[in-house]
Amino acid sequence: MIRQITLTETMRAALRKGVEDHKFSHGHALVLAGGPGRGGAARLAARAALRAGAGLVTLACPQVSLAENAAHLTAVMLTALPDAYTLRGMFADTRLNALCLGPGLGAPRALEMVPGALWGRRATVLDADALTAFEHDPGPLFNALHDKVVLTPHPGEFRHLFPDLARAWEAGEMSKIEATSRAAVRAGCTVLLKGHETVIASAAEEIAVHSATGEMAAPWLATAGSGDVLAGLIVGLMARGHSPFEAACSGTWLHAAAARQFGPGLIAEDLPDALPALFRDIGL
Ligand SMILES: NC(=O)C1=CN([C@@H]2O[C@H](COP(=O)(O)OP(=O)(O)OC[C@H]3O[C@@H](n4cnc5c(N)ncnc54)[C@H](O)[C@@H]3O)[C@@H](O)[C@H]2O)[C@@H](O)CC1
Ligand SMILES: Nc1ncnc2c1ncn2[C@@H]1O[C@H](COP(=O)(O)OP(=O)(O)O)[C@@H](O)[C@H]1O
Repeated sequence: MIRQITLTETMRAALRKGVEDHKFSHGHALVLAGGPGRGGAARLAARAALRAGAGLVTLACPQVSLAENAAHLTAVMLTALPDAYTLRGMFADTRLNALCLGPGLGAPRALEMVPGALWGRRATVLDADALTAFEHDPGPLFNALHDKVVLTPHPGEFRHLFPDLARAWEAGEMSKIEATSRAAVRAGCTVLLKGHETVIASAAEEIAVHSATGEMAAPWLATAGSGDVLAGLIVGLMARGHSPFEAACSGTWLHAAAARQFGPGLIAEDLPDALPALFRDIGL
Protein backbone atom coordinates (compact mmCIF):
# COMPACT_ATOMS: atom_id res chain seq x y z
CA MET A 1 0.00 0.00 0.00
CA ILE A 2 1.25 3.49 -0.84
CA ARG A 3 0.91 5.98 1.99
CA GLN A 4 0.21 9.64 1.17
CA ILE A 5 2.15 11.68 3.73
CA THR A 6 -0.06 14.04 5.73
CA LEU A 7 -0.03 15.15 9.35
CA THR A 8 -1.50 12.33 11.43
CA GLU A 9 -2.19 12.04 15.15
CA THR A 10 0.60 9.43 15.34
CA MET A 11 3.06 11.87 13.77
CA ARG A 12 1.96 14.69 16.08
CA ALA A 13 2.30 12.46 19.15
CA ALA A 14 5.79 11.34 18.09
CA LEU A 15 6.90 14.97 17.75
CA ARG A 16 5.86 15.93 21.30
CA LYS A 17 8.40 16.01 24.14
CA GLY A 18 7.39 14.37 27.42
CA VAL A 19 7.24 16.67 30.44
CA GLU A 20 9.71 14.53 32.42
CA ASP A 21 12.19 14.02 29.55
CA HIS A 22 15.75 15.37 29.67
CA LYS A 23 18.05 16.20 26.76
CA PHE A 24 19.49 12.69 26.54
CA SER A 25 15.94 11.33 26.21
CA HIS A 26 16.00 12.93 22.75
CA GLY A 27 19.33 11.65 21.51
CA HIS A 28 22.60 13.13 20.33
CA ALA A 29 23.07 13.76 16.60
CA LEU A 30 26.49 14.21 15.00
CA VAL A 31 26.69 16.17 11.74
CA LEU A 32 29.98 15.90 9.88
CA ALA A 33 31.26 19.03 8.14
CA GLY A 34 33.94 19.65 5.51
CA GLY A 35 36.78 22.09 5.10
CA PRO A 36 37.04 25.87 5.47
CA GLY A 37 34.51 27.94 3.55
CA ARG A 38 32.25 24.92 3.00
CA GLY A 39 30.58 24.77 6.38
CA GLY A 40 27.21 26.33 5.51
CA ALA A 41 25.47 23.16 4.39
CA ALA A 42 26.43 21.16 7.50
CA ARG A 43 25.49 24.07 9.76
CA LEU A 44 22.04 24.20 8.11
CA ALA A 45 21.63 20.47 8.75
CA ALA A 46 22.79 20.76 12.36
CA ARG A 47 20.43 23.64 13.16
CA ALA A 48 17.53 21.73 11.58
CA ALA A 49 18.35 18.65 13.69
CA LEU A 50 18.27 20.73 16.87
CA ARG A 51 14.99 22.48 15.88
CA ALA A 52 13.48 19.04 15.11
CA GLY A 53 14.03 18.28 18.76
CA ALA A 54 17.27 16.28 19.02
CA GLY A 55 18.49 16.68 22.60
CA LEU A 56 22.05 17.50 21.56
CA VAL A 57 23.64 18.20 18.19
CA THR A 58 27.37 18.32 17.55
CA LEU A 59 29.01 19.49 14.34
CA ALA A 60 32.28 17.65 13.67
CA CYS A 61 34.72 19.45 11.36
CA PRO A 62 38.42 19.43 10.53
CA GLN A 63 40.60 21.33 13.05
CA VAL A 64 41.21 24.02 10.44
CA SER A 65 37.46 24.79 10.20
CA LEU A 66 36.83 25.14 13.95
CA ALA A 67 37.13 28.93 14.09
CA GLU A 68 34.78 29.46 11.13
CA ASN A 69 32.13 27.17 12.59
CA ALA A 70 32.53 28.54 16.13
CA ALA A 71 31.76 32.00 14.74
CA HIS A 72 28.36 30.75 13.55
CA LEU A 73 27.22 28.22 16.16
CA THR A 74 25.96 28.56 19.70
CA ALA A 75 23.42 25.91 20.70
CA VAL A 76 24.98 23.44 18.27
CA MET A 77 28.15 22.02 19.83
CA LEU A 78 31.42 21.75 17.95
CA THR A 79 34.25 19.25 17.89
CA ALA A 80 37.34 18.66 15.76
CA LEU A 81 37.19 15.42 13.79
CA PRO A 82 40.47 14.80 11.96
CA ASP A 83 39.94 11.29 10.61
CA ALA A 84 37.78 8.14 10.52
CA TYR A 85 39.85 6.54 13.28
CA THR A 86 38.74 9.32 15.64
CA LEU A 87 35.13 8.92 14.42
CA ARG A 88 35.18 5.22 15.30
CA GLY A 89 36.48 6.15 18.76
CA MET A 90 33.46 8.44 19.26
CA PHE A 91 31.15 5.42 19.09
CA ALA A 92 32.36 4.43 22.59
CA ASP A 93 29.72 6.97 23.68
CA THR A 94 26.52 5.00 23.22
CA ARG A 95 24.46 8.19 23.67
CA LEU A 96 25.69 9.34 20.24
CA ASN A 97 22.86 7.73 18.30
CA ALA A 98 22.45 9.44 14.91
CA LEU A 99 24.75 10.77 12.18
CA CYS A 100 24.42 12.95 9.10
CA LEU A 101 27.09 12.92 6.40
CA GLY A 102 27.22 14.67 3.05
CA PRO A 103 26.20 18.32 3.13
CA GLY A 104 29.35 20.29 2.33
CA LEU A 105 31.51 17.30 3.29
CA GLY A 106 33.63 17.20 0.12
CA ALA A 107 34.35 13.99 -1.79
CA PRO A 108 37.74 13.06 -0.23
CA ARG A 109 36.43 13.42 3.33
CA ALA A 110 33.22 11.58 2.37
CA LEU A 111 35.21 8.64 0.97
CA GLU A 112 37.08 8.34 4.26
CA MET A 113 34.26 9.09 6.71
CA VAL A 114 31.26 7.24 5.24
CA PRO A 115 32.66 3.70 5.81
CA GLY A 116 33.76 4.73 9.32
CA ALA A 117 30.32 6.13 10.07
CA LEU A 118 28.48 3.06 8.76
CA TRP A 119 30.76 0.83 10.86
CA GLY A 120 29.14 2.41 13.94
CA ARG A 121 25.71 1.08 12.86
CA ARG A 122 23.95 4.18 14.13
CA ALA A 123 20.91 5.76 12.48
CA THR A 124 22.55 7.63 9.60
CA VAL A 125 21.50 10.04 6.86
CA LEU A 126 23.68 10.04 3.73
CA ASP A 127 23.13 13.02 1.43
CA ALA A 128 24.95 15.15 -1.17
CA ASP A 129 28.74 14.44 -1.20
CA ALA A 130 28.26 11.21 0.79
CA LEU A 131 26.38 9.92 -2.28
CA THR A 132 28.25 11.56 -5.17
CA ALA A 133 31.69 10.57 -3.78
CA PHE A 134 30.85 6.93 -4.58
CA GLU A 135 29.64 7.63 -8.11
CA HIS A 136 32.59 5.88 -9.82
CA ASP A 137 32.94 2.99 -7.38
CA PRO A 138 29.72 2.42 -5.38
CA GLY A 139 30.84 -1.01 -4.09
CA PRO A 140 32.30 0.17 -0.75
CA LEU A 141 29.12 2.16 -0.08
CA PHE A 142 26.65 -0.63 -0.93
CA ASN A 143 28.70 -3.17 1.05
CA ALA A 144 28.51 -1.03 4.18
CA LEU A 145 24.87 0.16 4.08
CA HIS A 146 22.51 -1.17 6.76
CA ASP A 147 18.85 -0.85 7.65
CA LYS A 148 19.26 2.22 9.89
CA VAL A 149 20.43 4.32 6.93
CA VAL A 150 18.39 6.86 4.97
CA LEU A 151 19.75 7.90 1.55
CA THR A 152 18.36 11.28 0.42
CA PRO A 153 19.30 11.72 -3.26
CA HIS A 154 17.93 14.36 -5.62
CA PRO A 155 17.39 12.94 -9.10
CA GLY A 156 20.98 13.77 -10.17
CA GLU A 157 22.43 11.92 -7.18
CA PHE A 158 19.99 9.03 -7.69
CA ARG A 159 21.30 8.68 -11.25
CA HIS A 160 24.87 8.33 -9.93
CA LEU A 161 24.00 5.47 -7.56
CA PHE A 162 21.23 3.67 -9.45
CA PRO A 163 21.90 4.43 -13.15
CA ASP A 164 19.74 1.60 -14.52
CA LEU A 165 16.72 2.55 -12.40
CA ALA A 166 17.16 6.24 -13.22
CA ARG A 167 17.34 5.45 -16.94
CA ALA A 168 14.17 3.34 -16.78
CA TRP A 169 12.35 6.06 -14.79
CA GLU A 170 13.48 8.85 -17.13
CA ALA A 171 12.47 6.77 -20.16
CA GLY A 172 8.98 6.31 -18.69
CA GLU A 173 9.47 2.54 -18.40
CA MET A 174 9.18 2.65 -14.61
CA SER A 175 7.38 5.02 -12.22
CA LYS A 176 9.30 7.13 -9.70
CA ILE A 177 7.68 5.00 -6.98
CA GLU A 178 8.90 1.75 -8.51
CA ALA A 179 12.41 3.12 -9.10
CA THR A 180 12.67 4.28 -5.47
CA SER A 181 11.26 1.05 -4.12
CA ARG A 182 13.70 -1.07 -6.12
CA ALA A 183 16.57 1.18 -5.02
CA ALA A 184 15.65 0.70 -1.35
CA VAL A 185 15.52 -3.08 -1.69
CA ARG A 186 18.85 -3.09 -3.54
CA ALA A 187 20.54 -0.79 -1.02
CA GLY A 188 18.99 -2.54 2.00
CA CYS A 189 17.97 0.77 3.55
CA THR A 190 15.47 3.63 3.27
CA VAL A 191 15.70 5.75 0.11
CA LEU A 192 14.10 9.19 -0.19
CA LEU A 193 14.02 10.48 -3.77
CA LYS A 194 13.46 14.24 -3.74
CA GLY A 195 11.43 16.58 -5.89
CA HIS A 196 8.06 18.34 -5.74
CA GLU A 197 6.83 14.76 -5.45
CA THR A 198 9.04 13.03 -2.88
CA VAL A 199 9.00 9.24 -2.74
CA ILE A 200 10.22 7.32 0.30
CA ALA A 201 10.73 3.55 0.30
CA SER A 202 12.22 1.15 2.83
CA ALA A 203 14.01 -2.15 2.27
CA ALA A 204 10.90 -3.79 3.80
CA GLU A 205 8.94 -2.31 0.88
CA GLU A 206 7.03 0.33 2.84
CA ILE A 207 6.28 3.19 0.42
CA ALA A 208 5.17 6.76 1.06
CA VAL A 209 4.66 9.75 -1.21
CA HIS A 210 4.55 13.45 -0.40
CA SER A 211 3.10 15.64 -3.14
CA ALA A 212 3.98 19.33 -2.79
CA THR A 213 1.33 20.33 -5.30
CA GLY A 214 -2.04 22.06 -5.15
CA GLU A 215 -2.74 23.23 -1.60
CA MET A 216 0.55 21.71 -0.44
CA ALA A 217 2.69 23.37 -3.17
CA ALA A 218 6.03 24.58 -1.80
CA PRO A 219 7.93 25.95 -4.82
CA TRP A 220 10.19 28.15 -2.67
CA LEU A 221 11.88 24.92 -1.49
CA ALA A 222 13.73 25.05 -4.81
CA THR A 223 16.56 27.01 -3.19
CA ALA A 224 20.19 26.13 -2.39
CA GLY A 225 20.57 24.32 0.90
CA SER A 226 16.96 23.25 1.43
CA GLY A 227 18.00 19.62 0.91
CA ASP A 228 20.67 20.05 3.59
CA VAL A 229 17.92 21.15 5.98
CA LEU A 230 15.84 18.08 5.10
CA ALA A 231 18.82 15.84 5.93
CA GLY A 232 19.11 17.62 9.29
CA LEU A 233 15.41 17.23 10.08
CA ILE A 234 15.61 13.50 9.41
CA VAL A 235 18.74 12.95 11.52
CA GLY A 236 17.20 15.01 14.34
CA LEU A 237 14.07 12.85 14.32
CA MET A 238 16.13 9.64 14.20
CA ALA A 239 18.14 10.89 17.20
CA ARG A 240 14.79 11.16 18.98
CA GLY A 241 14.13 7.49 18.22
CA HIS A 242 11.94 7.69 15.12
CA SER A 243 12.55 4.78 12.74
CA PRO A 244 14.42 5.68 9.51
CA PHE A 245 11.25 5.36 7.41
CA GLU A 246 9.07 7.36 9.85
CA ALA A 247 11.77 10.02 10.26
CA ALA A 248 11.99 10.38 6.48
CA CYS A 249 8.18 10.72 6.22
CA SER A 250 7.79 13.17 9.12
CA GLY A 251 10.89 15.14 8.05
CA THR A 252 9.50 15.54 4.55
CA TRP A 253 6.16 16.76 5.87
CA LEU A 254 7.79 19.22 8.30
CA HIS A 255 10.12 20.50 5.53
CA ALA A 256 7.27 21.35 3.16
CA ALA A 257 4.97 22.63 5.92
CA ALA A 258 7.72 24.91 7.27
CA ALA A 259 8.28 26.29 3.75
CA ARG A 260 4.56 26.98 3.38
CA GLN A 261 4.44 28.53 6.85
CA PHE A 262 7.26 30.95 5.92
CA GLY A 263 6.01 31.64 2.39
CA PRO A 264 7.58 33.34 -0.63
CA GLY A 265 11.11 34.68 -0.18
CA LEU A 266 12.14 31.61 1.80
CA ILE A 267 15.83 30.74 1.87
CA ALA A 268 17.26 27.61 3.45
CA GLU A 269 18.20 29.14 6.78
CA ASP A 270 14.59 30.27 7.30
CA LEU A 271 13.39 26.65 7.37
CA PRO A 272 14.68 25.53 10.79
CA ASP A 273 13.52 28.79 12.33
CA ALA A 274 10.01 28.36 10.90
CA LEU A 275 9.57 25.19 12.97
CA PRO A 276 8.59 26.70 16.35
CA ALA A 277 5.57 28.52 14.86
CA LEU A 278 4.65 25.41 12.88
CA PHE A 279 4.87 23.24 16.01
CA ARG A 280 2.61 25.70 17.86
CA ASP A 281 0.12 25.69 14.96
CA ILE A 282 -0.16 21.91 14.94
CA GLY A 283 -0.69 21.84 18.68
CA LEU A 284 2.55 20.33 20.04
N1 LIG B 1 24.73 26.92 1.59
C1 LIG B 1 25.55 25.93 1.32
O1 LIG B 1 26.62 25.82 1.93
C2 LIG B 1 25.18 24.94 0.28
C3 LIG B 1 26.07 23.91 0.03
N2 LIG B 1 25.76 22.92 -0.82
C4 LIG B 1 26.76 21.85 -0.91
O2 LIG B 1 27.53 22.00 -2.09
C5 LIG B 1 28.03 20.73 -2.49
C6 LIG B 1 27.73 20.47 -3.95
O3 LIG B 1 26.38 20.67 -4.19
P1 LIG B 1 25.89 21.16 -5.61
O4 LIG B 1 24.56 21.79 -5.39
O5 LIG B 1 26.92 21.94 -6.33
O6 LIG B 1 25.82 19.79 -6.35
P2 LIG B 1 24.57 18.98 -6.76
O7 LIG B 1 24.89 17.56 -6.57
O8 LIG B 1 23.34 19.46 -6.08
O9 LIG B 1 24.45 19.34 -8.30
C7 LIG B 1 25.36 18.84 -9.22
C8 LIG B 1 24.61 18.48 -10.45
O10 LIG B 1 23.58 17.53 -10.15
C9 LIG B 1 22.48 17.72 -11.00
N3 LIG B 1 21.26 17.99 -10.25
C10 LIG B 1 21.10 18.74 -9.14
N4 LIG B 1 19.81 18.75 -8.74
C11 LIG B 1 19.15 17.97 -9.61
C12 LIG B 1 17.79 17.59 -9.73
N5 LIG B 1 16.86 17.97 -8.84
N6 LIG B 1 17.45 16.80 -10.75
C13 LIG B 1 18.37 16.38 -11.62
N7 LIG B 1 19.67 16.70 -11.57
C14 LIG B 1 20.06 17.49 -10.58
C15 LIG B 1 22.79 18.90 -11.87
O11 LIG B 1 23.28 18.44 -13.10
C16 LIG B 1 23.87 19.63 -11.10
O12 LIG B 1 24.70 20.39 -11.93
C17 LIG B 1 27.37 19.70 -1.56
O13 LIG B 1 28.28 19.40 -0.54
C18 LIG B 1 26.20 20.44 -0.98
O14 LIG B 1 25.81 19.95 0.28
C19 LIG B 1 24.50 22.86 -1.54
O15 LIG B 1 23.66 22.02 -0.78
C20 LIG B 1 23.87 24.22 -1.70
C21 LIG B 1 23.90 25.05 -0.43
N1 LIG C 1 9.34 22.69 -6.75
C1 LIG C 1 9.51 22.08 -5.57
N2 LIG C 1 8.44 21.85 -4.78
C2 LIG C 1 8.61 21.25 -3.58
N3 LIG C 1 9.80 20.87 -3.09
C3 LIG C 1 10.89 21.08 -3.84
C4 LIG C 1 10.82 21.69 -5.10
N4 LIG C 1 12.08 21.77 -5.60
C5 LIG C 1 12.89 21.23 -4.69
N5 LIG C 1 12.19 20.82 -3.63
C6 LIG C 1 12.73 20.18 -2.42
O1 LIG C 1 13.84 20.96 -1.98
C7 LIG C 1 14.92 20.12 -1.59
C8 LIG C 1 16.12 20.39 -2.50
O2 LIG C 1 17.18 19.54 -2.14
P1 LIG C 1 18.51 19.40 -3.02
O3 LIG C 1 18.16 19.23 -4.45
O4 LIG C 1 19.32 18.36 -2.36
O5 LIG C 1 19.17 20.84 -2.88
P2 LIG C 1 20.45 21.36 -2.05
O6 LIG C 1 21.55 20.38 -2.32
O7 LIG C 1 20.76 22.70 -2.63
O8 LIG C 1 20.08 21.42 -0.63
C9 LIG C 1 14.40 18.70 -1.68
O9 LIG C 1 13.86 18.30 -0.43
C10 LIG C 1 13.28 18.80 -2.73
O10 LIG C 1 12.30 17.81 -2.56
